[in-house]
Amino acid sequence: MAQMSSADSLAARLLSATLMFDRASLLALETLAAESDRRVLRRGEVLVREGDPSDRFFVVLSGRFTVHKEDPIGSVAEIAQGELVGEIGFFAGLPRTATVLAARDSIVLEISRNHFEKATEALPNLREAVTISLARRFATQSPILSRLQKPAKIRTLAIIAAGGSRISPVFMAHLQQEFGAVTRAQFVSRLDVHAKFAGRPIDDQPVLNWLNELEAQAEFVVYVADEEPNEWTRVCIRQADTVLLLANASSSPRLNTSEELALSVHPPSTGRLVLIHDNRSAAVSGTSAWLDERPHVGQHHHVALEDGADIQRLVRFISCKARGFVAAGGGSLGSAHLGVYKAFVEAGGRFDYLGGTSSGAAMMAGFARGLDAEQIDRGTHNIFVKSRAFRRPTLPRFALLDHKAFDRALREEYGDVLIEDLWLPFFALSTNLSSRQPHVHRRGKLWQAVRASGSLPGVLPPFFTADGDMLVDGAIMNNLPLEQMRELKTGPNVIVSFGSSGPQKYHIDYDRIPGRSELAVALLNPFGRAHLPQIPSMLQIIAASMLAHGPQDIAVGDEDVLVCPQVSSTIGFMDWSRHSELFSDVYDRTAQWIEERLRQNDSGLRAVLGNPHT
Ligand SMILES: Nc1ncnc2c1ncn2[C@@H]1O[C@@H]2COP(=O)(O)O[C@H]2[C@H]1O
Repeated sequence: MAQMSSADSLAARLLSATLMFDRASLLALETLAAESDRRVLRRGEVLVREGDPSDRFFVVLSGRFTVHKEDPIGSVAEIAQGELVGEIGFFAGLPRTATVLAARDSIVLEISRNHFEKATEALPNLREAVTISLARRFATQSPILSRLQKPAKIRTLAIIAAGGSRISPVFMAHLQQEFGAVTRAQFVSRLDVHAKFAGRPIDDQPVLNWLNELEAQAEFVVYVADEEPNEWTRVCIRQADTVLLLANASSSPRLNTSEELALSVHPPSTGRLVLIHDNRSAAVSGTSAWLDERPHVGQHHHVALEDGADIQRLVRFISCKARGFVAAGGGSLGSAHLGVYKAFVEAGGRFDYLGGTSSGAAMMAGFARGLDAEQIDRGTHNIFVKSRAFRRPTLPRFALLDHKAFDRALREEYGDVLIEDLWLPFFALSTNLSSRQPHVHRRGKLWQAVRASGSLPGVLPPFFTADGDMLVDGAIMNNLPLEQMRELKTGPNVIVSFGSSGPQKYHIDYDRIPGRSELAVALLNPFGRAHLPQIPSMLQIIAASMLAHGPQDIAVGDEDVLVCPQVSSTIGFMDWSRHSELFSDVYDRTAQWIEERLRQNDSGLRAVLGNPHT
C-alpha cells in the first residue's frame, strides 16, 4: 500500500467535498490520492487538449484553469481548486471536449482508469457520485457560458510595488488585519521562504510544493513581492490569480519593470492600482498620470491610512463583496437618492462603488467627492433654484434651453475635479450617439460627465468630446446602469429606481391642439392662453419619455436590494423647487422601511448593510 501524507489527506478532503461524500469515505479517498500521480503545471501549460483520448481525469489541488473551445484566447469557463477536469471525456467515453490550460502555476491529482476502478471497489457509489457532480454542473450552468457567469473565486493575490514606490509597511499591517477579520489569510514574503528553505533556489520544486500546500490550507494567500523584479517577484506573479499594484500616491508614477512583468502575465483589466495617502481630508490630484502609464488596469483605489475604512473597502473588492449604489435618472426626482443614501448610511451601510444616470449620476458624484446629503441638497438648490439653470429658454435651434447657465452652475459646484481623483469609485452613464453604445464615464472632468449623462435630447445641446463623440442622456439606452455596475465589480447593490404610480391619464381633445397660426394668436392674447388645452410642456414630455423603463425590467440579483421611493404625484420631473421636501420625505420613509425590513430579518438587506468587515 502507498505511503500516505498530509498532502493525500488534503486531496481526499477536497475530493470528498466536491463529491459530497461523508467522513466515512475519507480513508478510501486518501488511498486513491496516495496511489495517484500528482502533476505540476506552469502557467500556460496545457492539461488536456480538445480531441485527445480521455484515459484519465484530474482533481485540482491548487491553482486555476481555463477551458477553451476552438478560440485559444477567450475561455468558456474557469476551474478552481477542488474541482474536476477531464471528467466529461472520461465518463462519456468521448475524446476531450475542450482544451484546458493552467491559468497560473497549479497542481492536479491525476486519476487513471485503473486507479479509479480500484477505488470503486472500496467506494461502490464513487462512479455515481462523480456522475452526479457532472450532472449538477450542467444543470446549474448553461454549458457554454457556464462558470464565466460567476467568475471563479480569487484565492491568491500578488502585491507588487508600483511606480517609484516601496511597499508601505503601514499599509501591509492594516491589510493583514482587515483580511484576518474576514478570512483565514496567509501572507508570504521572501523572508518566510528563506526561513524555511534557506539556501534553496526560490523556484525549486519543494518550495513550490510548500506554497501550493499553503494555498490549499488557507482561504486566501497574499504573496508580497520584492521591490526588485527578481526570482521571488516572478514566483509571486506566477502563483497569483490577480495582482495589486501598490504605490504611495506622491511617488513617481513611471511604470516599473516588475509591474511590466505582472501586466504581461495577467490580463491588465483584472489588476488593481492602489494609491496610498496619509489622510482623507486633502483633495486628491495627479491620478491621471498613474492611469496614463497603466491605461488598461481594471480599477484604481485611493486608500487613506488614517483609519481602516478604505482598506476594508479594498478587501471587499478583492473578495467580490463590494457594495454598489445604483441611482436611476429621474430629473428633479433625483433628490430622492439623497434620502435613500442617507438612510442606508445611517443604518450602517458603506458603499464602495457609486454609479448613476442623469440626475442619479449628479447625486452620486456628490457622495463620491465625500459630500454629505445636506451639502449635495444645497448644491441642487444653487444649480436649479438659485441659478435657474433649467428655466432659461433659448432660440429653439440647438435645444430649448440655454445650456450656458447650466454649465456655469455645474462648473461652480464641481470645479475642475476629475473622476479619477474621487475618493470613491464612481461612474456616470451617457448615451454615445456616435457609436450608438452606452458610454461609461470613469475618467475626466466630473462636471462634464454629469452634463453629458443628463443631456435631455432637444432640451439641452448634446455634449461633444475631444474624440468627436456626441453624447446625450444615458436614459435613452439605460436609465438604471445596473449592468454597468456589475461589469465593474462583484457584490450586492442598492438599486434606486422610480416606479410609476400607475398609468397617468390625460384628458385632452386631440383635435383641439392648435396649429401654428392659432397658437400664435392665442399666445399674443393674454386671455387666449387660458383656453389652450392643458398639455404637458415639451420639457415634461421629453423627461417623461426618458423614464419609460419601469422597475419591472430590472434584473435584481439575489443579494441586491431594490428601492422604489414613493414620490408625491404632485412633484413633476422638472419640479426642482421642491428638492429639500423630496429629500427629507424619502429619507423618513426609507429609514422606516429599513427598520421594518431589519425587524423581519431580511437577508438581502443584511448583505448590503453587513458589518464593515463582511
Ligand atoms: N462548458 C464547460 N464548463 C466547464 N467545464 C468544461 C466545459 N467544457 C469542458 N469542460 C472541462 O474541460 C474538459 C475537457 O476535457 P473533457 O471533455 O474530458 O472534460 C472537460 C471538462 O472538465
